[in-house]
Amino acid sequence: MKFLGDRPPYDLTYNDVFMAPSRSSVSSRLDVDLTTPDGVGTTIPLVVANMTAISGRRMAETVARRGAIAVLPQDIPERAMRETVAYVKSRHTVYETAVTVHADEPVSNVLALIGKRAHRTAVVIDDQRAPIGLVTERQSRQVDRFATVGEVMTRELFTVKDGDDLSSVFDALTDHHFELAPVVQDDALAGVLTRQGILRSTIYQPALDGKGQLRIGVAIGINGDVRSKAAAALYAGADVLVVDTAHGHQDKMIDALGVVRAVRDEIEGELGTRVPIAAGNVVTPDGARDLATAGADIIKVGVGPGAMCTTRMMTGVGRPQFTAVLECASAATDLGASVWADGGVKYPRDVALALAAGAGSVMIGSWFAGTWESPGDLNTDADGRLFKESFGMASARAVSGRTQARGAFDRARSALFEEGISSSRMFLDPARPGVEDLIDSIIAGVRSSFTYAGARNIEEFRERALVGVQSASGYDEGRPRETSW
Ligand SMILES: NC(=O)C1=CN([C@@H]2O[C@H](COP(=O)(O)OP(=O)(O)OC[C@H]3O[C@@H](n4cnc5c(N)ncnc54)[C@H](OP(=O)(O)O)[C@@H]3O)[C@@H](O)[C@H]2O)C=CC1
Ligand SMILES: Nc1nc2c(ncn2[C@@H]2O[C@H](COP(=O)(O)O)[C@@H](O)[C@H]2O)c(=O)[nH]1
Ligand SMILES: [K+]
Repeated sequence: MKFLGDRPPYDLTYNDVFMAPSRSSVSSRLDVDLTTPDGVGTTIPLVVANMTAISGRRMAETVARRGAIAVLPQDIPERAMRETVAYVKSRHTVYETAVTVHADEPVSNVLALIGKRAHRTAVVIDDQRAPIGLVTERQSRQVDRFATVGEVMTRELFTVKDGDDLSSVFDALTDHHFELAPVVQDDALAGVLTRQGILRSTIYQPALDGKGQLRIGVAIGINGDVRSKAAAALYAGADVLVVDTAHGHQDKMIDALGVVRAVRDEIEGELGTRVPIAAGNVVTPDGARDLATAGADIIKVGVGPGAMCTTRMMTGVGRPQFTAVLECASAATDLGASVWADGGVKYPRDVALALAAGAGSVMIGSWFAGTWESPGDLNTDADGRLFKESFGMASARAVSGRTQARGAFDRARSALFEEGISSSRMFLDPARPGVEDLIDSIIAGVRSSFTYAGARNIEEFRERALVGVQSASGYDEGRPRETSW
């Protein structure tokens, strides 16, 4: 990356910078390869943050199908972690998981489940899991909520067989004006195909492990029995281990990394794969170097930019994210490590700028909280807008959950040190209510950004990007105006 003009003597964040176009020989945005160079096996440079309100099994399978990876938070019990990893690994890599109900269930069950996935239609199955009908949210709302699914469902079904050609399925769905087709394998439901899903599977490559299963990451903290937590995650099938704490540049982190690296290396042969270790968070080259030297393959960068994060207001500590990524990436690269830019991403441009600064991938939390796939319950505000509740991992709410095993006094004392918001409303964007809609928009923006820079891949982009510094009005000029001024 080069600065257009002199690099200013102060630190910069995403809003402070812009990219100028360069002469390009990349003639199509589809010629851009967004495979990450960080060794995690993702085909687009996006990681879902290890936050309880954001990263669960539906989020993980959905993003992995499109080439990204989600990291499970360190707060969940070990058994839940194992079950979630196994569930994600059991999912089909092309067909989406259906919302299923039985004909004798009340429609209130449909209404409770339908908001959990993007396709807004439940498949009605019989006791052998064969699809016998479809039921939509609208059909369920038109009747008393104790009416049964069988009373309202559509019995006219267009099903496809496992292995059918996807473009023919797309054409058939279009001809019949159907949005969704159940896929049947050995007479049982194997998943669903939607027109949008089919299109997406021609644009994205799923993030697959050595066994051809969807990838998922697992976070472990630096407290407690780090060795056994790391071993449990590795044996469960985690594809990346994330050693994560607020202040990553501390002795306890360096010690934890030594332990995690040792256990990873010990069981590498048994697992038949070397699982990369990500560690953070830091914002200085010294921090990045210390973690890389202690065994991190990926350095997680960002103190204070997160939307749920109050660290900078509480402590004055942190660093504007663009400069933090730029400097840490340079230090990490010298030691053969990569960087994940973590936090503060609100627009596709921020992802592009993080990659220009040298990130191998970009971690997103709060932006993805307001989607069908985040784990929270769907709520409606007084104006009828859909939202989910989100909270920070250092909020009193998260700390109280994480420290349940401790005594009441200890828990209350820990909660005094909160550095995050305990409750926020993340609204679903009516135009992009699913995480895949957000991924589409991010990836479209980033691909376009690459062609403006004349870059075919992430390495070329970070070399060629031409970055300038702008004023607040320069940034404001770039915003679209939805009403006249
Ligand atoms: N990127 C960011 O800006 C931040 C991210 N987070 C996220 O919140 C989650 C929880 O992290 P965390 O609060 O570290 O909790 P952890 O449960 O990981 O505990 C952190 C450990 O570090 C010690 N510690 C020492 N100094 C600090 C400090 N300044 N801030 C916090 N802990 C410190 C704590 O001891 P003691 O409690 O006795 O001090 C404790 O033993 C993580 O997912 C983390 O990524 C949290 C804050 C900032
Ligand atoms: N200081 C805090 N940082 C937090 C907290 N919870 C999460 N985080 C960090 O934010 C990013 C995600 O950023 P976002 O802008 O995309 O939401 C996450 O990965 C953590 O590093 C918190 O309670 N306090
Ligand atoms: K913040």
